[in-house]
Amino acid sequence: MVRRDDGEQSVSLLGGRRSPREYSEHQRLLETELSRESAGYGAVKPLSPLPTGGVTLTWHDVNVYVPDKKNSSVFSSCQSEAPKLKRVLNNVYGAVLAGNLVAVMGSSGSGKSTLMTTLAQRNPGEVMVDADIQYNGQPATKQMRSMAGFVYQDDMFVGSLTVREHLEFAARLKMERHTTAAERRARIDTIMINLGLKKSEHTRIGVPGQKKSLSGGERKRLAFAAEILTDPPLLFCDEPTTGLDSYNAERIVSMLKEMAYHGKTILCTIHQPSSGLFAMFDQLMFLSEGRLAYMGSATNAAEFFTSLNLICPATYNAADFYIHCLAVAPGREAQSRERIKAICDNFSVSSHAKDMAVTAQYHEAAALAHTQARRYECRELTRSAVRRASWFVQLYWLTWRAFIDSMRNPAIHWIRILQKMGIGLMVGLCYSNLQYDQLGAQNLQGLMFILVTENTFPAMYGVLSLFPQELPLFLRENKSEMYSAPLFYFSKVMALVPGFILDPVIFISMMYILTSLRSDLPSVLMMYLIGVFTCNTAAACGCFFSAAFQNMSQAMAVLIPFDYLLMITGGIFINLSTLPKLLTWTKSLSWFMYANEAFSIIQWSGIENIPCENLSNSSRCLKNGEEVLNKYSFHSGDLAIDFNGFILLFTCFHILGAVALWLRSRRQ
Ligand SMILES: Nc1ncnc2c1ncn2[C@@H]1O[C@H](COP(=O)(O)OP(=O)(O)OP(=O)(O)O)[C@@H](O)[C@H]1O
Repeated sequence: MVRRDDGEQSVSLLGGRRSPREYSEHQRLLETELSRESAGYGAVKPLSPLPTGGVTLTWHDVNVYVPDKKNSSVFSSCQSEAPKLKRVLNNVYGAVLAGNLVAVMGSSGSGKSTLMTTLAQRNPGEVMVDADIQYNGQPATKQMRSMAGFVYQDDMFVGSLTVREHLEFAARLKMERHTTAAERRARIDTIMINLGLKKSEHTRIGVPGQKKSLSGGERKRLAFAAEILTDPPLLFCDEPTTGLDSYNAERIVSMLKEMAYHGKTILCTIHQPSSGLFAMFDQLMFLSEGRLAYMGSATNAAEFFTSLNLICPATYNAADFYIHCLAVAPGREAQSRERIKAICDNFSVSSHAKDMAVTAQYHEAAALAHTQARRYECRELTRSAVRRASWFVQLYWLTWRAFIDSMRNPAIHWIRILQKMGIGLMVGLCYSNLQYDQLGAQNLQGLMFILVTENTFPAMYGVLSLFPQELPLFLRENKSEMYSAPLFYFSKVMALVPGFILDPVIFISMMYILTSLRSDLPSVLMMYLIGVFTCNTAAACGCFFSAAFQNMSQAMAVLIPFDYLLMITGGIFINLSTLPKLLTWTKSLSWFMYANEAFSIIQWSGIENIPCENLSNSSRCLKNGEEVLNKYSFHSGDLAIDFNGFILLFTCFHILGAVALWLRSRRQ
């Protein structure tokens, strides 16, 4: 039975969950319906031929709740009281058969997008769903999600890619793994030609409001193109024609129509379609105030609304008229809501609703009936969608995209290089009188600490915006099953590595040019190596914080106190041997300590006979490099421990970062 929001019970429309049945079930359904007809439920329309493929999508009792931010107190999350919820879909039901193109319509806020994301199982984590959704009579599973394409209302791209590159990336990650390069190219070319994108294939997508390249309409068509690359059996399009001129809108709907003709199941939200566009849809679905107001053919819509005394004037666009009937008019809210309730209630008990239910059951039963063949087909459908590129190919293409994006923003790199050189010049000039003597010991340790901080802070804070900035695109692509969270994480990390090799090399080279650091080849190489390890460990820490926190300010709030711990245990502000016993473990977390010790070992080990002149008190004289190291509680034999410390911290931060991103993708 289907519940109505007023608590009444209306006739059963789509039934409850069903288990696989034999082919005879289909016969039984027909007989049941004939007996229902003779019992006065209404005429059963002739049924279409048995479906031979594609997806029949049915849904009933779809209830969706979202957090009601307006009526929730700001303290509710701190208190034990549950956050208030708002119901945005109310017992919605419906069915779409394979080979049908359905227009989902209704006034703004009626729940169209929410229904689409619910049916495609792509709701954000904060949305609560209670629904029975079935693909070919089987409860929809997460695995089946990859069978569906979804064109979102708002498009998201990596703006530095060209149209062709974007489609190549999408094709490589979405299409079946054994598709050849020639097949992929052919498919991309065909789609670009059909959607009028061929002339802009080498144009960069751009970022609206910053670097504009493609027009709004071209972006819409590109988003659509990327979704139909795989020719999915089920396609959801959220306003694919909004912002397009009538010619391009018609072109898109014609393509959808052709796809439906070849057996695809397509749902498409649409605002104010022209009469021509409206006539291209096989079925219409109207939502109002989160309830189903009508679903069926355009002819039946006219019949249904007329039966309620809502007659579309001859000169009026029918779609506009129906939406007008289902909208809440400002100033006349109560009457509007009464009218909407009457329409929804009447539809739920109408013969149109029953027809829809019976036809859907018939198709579902038929789908389940061909047990062997069907099971194989369903398995094949799911498998073909899931057997996309291997993880190695995914990582390769994600890294390729991250590199392209980085290379096409050269200004950022030049600024970074110039900044490094500027700071290097300033620091180098200050330490240009560096000597390996009593005063030089203090100076050199100061310089070592600057080397540590200069290789730490820009790297650590520079990556903090990395994941919050890219999260929306990542979540969308991740929900489309294009790649997993850890692969995305590691691709971003790999694209950062060259920069974090170049930075320390520039800075340390400046120090070698301007100061008199030990310049034998092994020492020079080791200094570069320690700089690179320091920089990459710091970046790993920043990446972890970036992946674990919602935004930069939250990440900074935790990272700044952590910084203090690192600095204090770095070996310059406190002699490490005097750390309270309870806190000695903290220095193992400090790559400041590992870096400072390693740099100091390279500079001081093997230095003998430091002159004691210039000292008033000869008892404070440091006679050799070993004594300098001992003064700071460093040990010349600990170089291997320092490198192991770097490697351990680098690995742990990145593993934790990948896990944090994975957890966020699951939550959101
Ligand atoms: N995640 C969410 N959090 C809070 N409210 C939400 C969320 N998702 C949807 N809603 C609310 O649910 C209602 C339906 O939204 P939905 O986007 O489905 O409407 P729509 O019919 O697609 O509107 P439009 O045509 O303007 O895109 C709106 O009132 C919207 O504010």
